[in-house]
Formats: sequence, structure tokens, C-alpha cells
Amino acid sequence: MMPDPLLPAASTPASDDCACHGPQGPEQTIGSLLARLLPGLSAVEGNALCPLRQARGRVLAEDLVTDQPIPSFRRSAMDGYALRQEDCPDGAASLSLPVRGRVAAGDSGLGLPDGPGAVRIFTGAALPPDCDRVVMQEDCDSDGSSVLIRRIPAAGANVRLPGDDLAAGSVALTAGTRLDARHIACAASLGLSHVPVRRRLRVAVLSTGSELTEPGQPLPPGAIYNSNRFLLATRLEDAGFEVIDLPAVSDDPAQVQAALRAAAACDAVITSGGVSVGEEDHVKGAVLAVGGRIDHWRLAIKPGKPVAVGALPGPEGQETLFLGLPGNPNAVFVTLMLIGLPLLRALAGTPYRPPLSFPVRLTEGFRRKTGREEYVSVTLHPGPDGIPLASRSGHGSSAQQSALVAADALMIVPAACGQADSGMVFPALPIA
Ligand SMILES: Nc1nc2c(c(=O)[nH]1)N[C@H]1C(S)=C(S)[C@@H](COP(=O)(O)OP(=O)(O)OC[C@H]3O[C@@H](n4cnc5c(N)ncnc54)[C@H](O)[C@@H]3O)O[C@H]1N2
Ligand code: MOO
Repeated sequence: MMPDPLLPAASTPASDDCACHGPQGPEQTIGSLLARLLPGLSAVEGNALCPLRQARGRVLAEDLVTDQPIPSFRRSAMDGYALRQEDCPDGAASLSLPVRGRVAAGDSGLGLPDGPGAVRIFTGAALPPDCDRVVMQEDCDSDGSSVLIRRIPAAGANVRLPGDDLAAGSVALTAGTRLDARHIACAASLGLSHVPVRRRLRVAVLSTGSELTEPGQPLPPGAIYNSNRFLLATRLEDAGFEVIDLPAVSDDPAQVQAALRAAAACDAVITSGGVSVGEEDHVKGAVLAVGGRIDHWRLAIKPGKPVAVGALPGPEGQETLFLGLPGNPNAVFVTLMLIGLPLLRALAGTPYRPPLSFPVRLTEGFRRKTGREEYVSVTLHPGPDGIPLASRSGHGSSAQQSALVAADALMIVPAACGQADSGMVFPALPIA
């Protein structure tokens, strides 16, 4: 059977995907969770034509096909002289020709008059129809009226052919591409002033916790500042989504339910906190109380074990993706990156691509509990053999935000590894 391109490469069959059975039931791997969820997600409806200068971060709704070859005419790749085949004798060491024309970028094609001759030409200019090569001016001496060519170029030298970049009829940009400067420039080179894009995904962000105080306010005893709200909103905006930034709610079932009901009008709802097993963890219960469901809970990763994925009933009968992330800030960062963003991108119309890791070498060993794959915040330094050296940037707590702030990458320690020794090589994911 051909692998489904949507599914993560590391996906495992649904029947045996439990990395660990805790008292609350199985914990899933990231690969198995994405493999289950991604095929069921389809992109939001609603396309628009977007001016190029506003298209950054938007998702292309259709393939862009070029009807013209790019470039559309033969042009010079160098400043120099355009030559005809018949003026370039085989095996000659050098050649002197009268200069019989001049063509700069933007001039329309110019033919050579009869008789031997070269045409002064500049980079990007249309090649005269009867010429087939260009000699760089560094290989010539000229007084303006004639040119001595010291190195005779081969046929086709320094000529860009029509379709050299893209042949007519080829796909220049594929549907689902999240547009950055490269893609926008490519669309411009096709002559497009607007591109078809998908509607921007609307994602509601709700932080829960009676201990939360907004930055700028005095901090009462026992309280902390709400940082997850800013982490989530900023990261989601960076990813190109429209963020509906809701005020935090206390650990109160009625408040959480009311906020979820309102948030369900968006395409997806992400909460932080209140998703674990304590009596003050009301998020999963609130999802059920408003008529939603929890399909998955608990991942075999550290940080980020208690992650709930499900759906909320939307106001028009549609299902709104629900993602309940844990409260610890580093768990929010990791689970948003590894679970949240892939799911949201699928809703936004971007096909899943597994993250690309690179190898790093651990500098100082540490012991750890087995059973969960761990994403360790590390700083990187150049290594003698080209493999970066990785040092843990904290003590491994998912509440230690300073470790994440200092980190260059997340080093991935496999679930079965109980002793990560100095010198061992692990895969890592870049943070940015
Ligand atoms: N008996 C158990 N207790 C816990 C377990 C467990 O399996 N059994 N799992 C632990 C793990 S792992 C995590 S992660 C946390 C997640 O719990 P919650 O999702 O219920 O999160 P909270 O308890 O609400 O908060 C955890 C921690 O994070 C701080 N927090 C919460 N929201 C914010 C915010 N917006 N900005 C900054 N910091 C926030 C909160 O004050 C707590 O310190 O559960 C463990 N417990
Ligand atoms: O998932 Mo928790 O983040 O391990 O502390």
C-alpha cells in the first residue's frame, strides 16, 4: 500500500499506538495522534483574491500555473557581446569583430546587419535573433567600434532560454503553500497582482486559572502573571492565523463553559491549563457540558502529557476543533508546536509536513524516567565534527520558562532511554 502523504512518517497502527498505560488510560505518541486526526480535517471554506503586498502568511487556495514560459524570451546572462555562430570559427584562439549594434535590458530584439559583427549587450537584454551566444566583457578588449574576443564562447554560452526558470504550463506555486517573500515574488514574476487565498483561520485563545493576573496589574499573593495567553497569541499570529484573544477565566465550571460556548464560533479553540486530573481542572468537563466531545487525552511526551483534543458544537451546527493544552508554559510551547500547529495548518489548507530534525551531541549526561519521549530545551554550540554540541538550558521542568527562553532547539530523547549519556547523539528540532 502506498503511504498516505498526509500521515506522519512515524505513525503506528491504531491498535498498538499506546506508548504507556497510566491509571487514566493509554497515552499516545505524537505520530499516532496526528495520524488519527489529520485525515479527518479539511480546509476551511471561503477563498478570496488578495493583493500581493497583503498576501504574506496567507495560504494559496489554488495551484498557480504559468501560461507563458518564464523567461518568455532569450536573454543575456552577462554584460558583454552577443555573437553569431558563423562568426565564431571552431578552434580559433581569438577573434576580432566590428561592434554593429547595442542592446540593453528593456530594448526590443535587434538583428545584426549582414556581414561579421558583434552586438554590445547587457544582462537581461533580449538576445538578437541571429545570435546564439554571449561573451563576457572580461574576456574582451574593445575601443567601442571593434572588439577583440580573447576566449571564444561555446554555442549557448551565457544565454538564458525561454522557460529556463519555468516551462509554459508548469505549476509555479502549489495550492496549500503558505506564502512568504519567495512565493509572493514568484507570483509577481508571473505578472499576477492578486493571488487566490484561503480565508484566514480564526483561532480563539482562552487561558484558564484562578491564579492568573494580566501583566501590568499588581500581583496578589498566590497569583502569577498570565504568560500563556501571550505565548499562544503570538505564536498563532506568527503562523498566519487570526487570533481571537479572550480574557482569562477562573477555575470555575460555569465561567469556562460560557467562554467555550462563545469561542466555538471560531474555527478552532485552544485553551491552556485546567486539563489535568485535579478537582480544579474543569476544562474537559466544560467541553462535555456544552455538548462537545473529547476524542483524545494524554500524550506520551514530556513536557505536555495532558493534552485534550476534541470538538465543540459551533453556532451553525458545525464542529469546532478543540485543543486543551496543559498550563505549564513549556508544555504549551511544545504541544502547540508538535500537535496544535499541524492540526491548525491542516484546517487552514496547508498539507502536513513532518518537522525536519538535525543531529546534536549531548555535552552532559542526565538520568530520566522512561515511558515518554522528551523534548529537552538545549543551547547549541559548534562541534568539532560538524555535529552541534547541545547543553540543557534548564533542569527539565515544564514550568521553567527561562530554559525555553535560552534554548536554540528541542532535543528529542526517545521514550525508552533512561540514561542520556554525554556524547550521545539525538535528533533535535529548531525552535524558530
Ligand atoms: N496528579 C497529577 N497531577 C498532575 C499531573 C498528573 O498526571 N497527575 N500532570 C502534571 C503535568 S505533566 C502538567 S503539564 C500539569 C498540567 O495541568 P493543567 O493543564 O491542569 O494545568 P494547571 O494545573 O492549570 O497549570 C499547571 C501550571 O501552569 C501554570 N499556568 C497555568 N496557566 C498559566 C498561564 N496562562 N500562564 C502561565 N502559567 C500558567 C499554573 O499556575 C500551574 O503552575 O499538571 C500536572 N499535575
Ligand atoms: O506535561 Mo507536564 O508539561 O510534563 O509538566
